[in-house]
Amino acid sequence: MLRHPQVSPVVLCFLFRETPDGGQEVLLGLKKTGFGVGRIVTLGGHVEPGETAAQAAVREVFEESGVSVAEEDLEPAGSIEFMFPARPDWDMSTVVYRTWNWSGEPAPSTEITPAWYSVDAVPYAQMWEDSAYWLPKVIAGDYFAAAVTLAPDNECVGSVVFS
Ligand SMILES: Nc1[nH]c(=O)nc2c1ncn2[C@H]1C[C@H](O)[C@@H](COP(=O)(O)OP(=O)(O)OP(=O)(O)O)O1
Repeated sequence: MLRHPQVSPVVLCFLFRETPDGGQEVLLGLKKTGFGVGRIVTLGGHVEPGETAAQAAVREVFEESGVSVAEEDLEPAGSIEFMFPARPDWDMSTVVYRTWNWSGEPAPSTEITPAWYSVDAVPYAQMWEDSAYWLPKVIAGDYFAAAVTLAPDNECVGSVVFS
């Protein structure tokens, strides 16, 4: 009998800050290794066995940027199912968090070079194409559930459905 492969649980965590002129910035980063290499991505990664999604977010943010976030400061922002019909083993089930409360100074890690971007100038052209569909909701403070199906090239958007 065919068995469905396990969908990987992952987390994405968006850190925000206010600039002196009252603007808002979001922390993203250039991915230097592994999945999504060469793209500007969100801090985050796989939930390890025995971890909660929130624990994984705290750990991934620290490992990738050196920034500390307390679990209680993580605001649930929603969920995204990333589906790669041409590579079902890449499918990921994502919990999304945002926070304005964190401490430390973002610093490069082996995996990511973090950088702040104005929420009015998110570098969508250098990100996963689907980001342009759902990231505005994270910035707007919405709670959302998205199902993202990638095109056969595993890069372009096939469809994005919000429920
Ligand atoms: N279509 C997509 N759009 C997007 O914006 N992010 C995506 C995406 N598909 C996957 N991701 C994100 C979710 C997750 O944070 C990340 C993959 O996890 P990782 O960065 O942890 O993978 P790696 O293989 O580099 O590292 P490890 O898990 O640490 O071994 O890619």
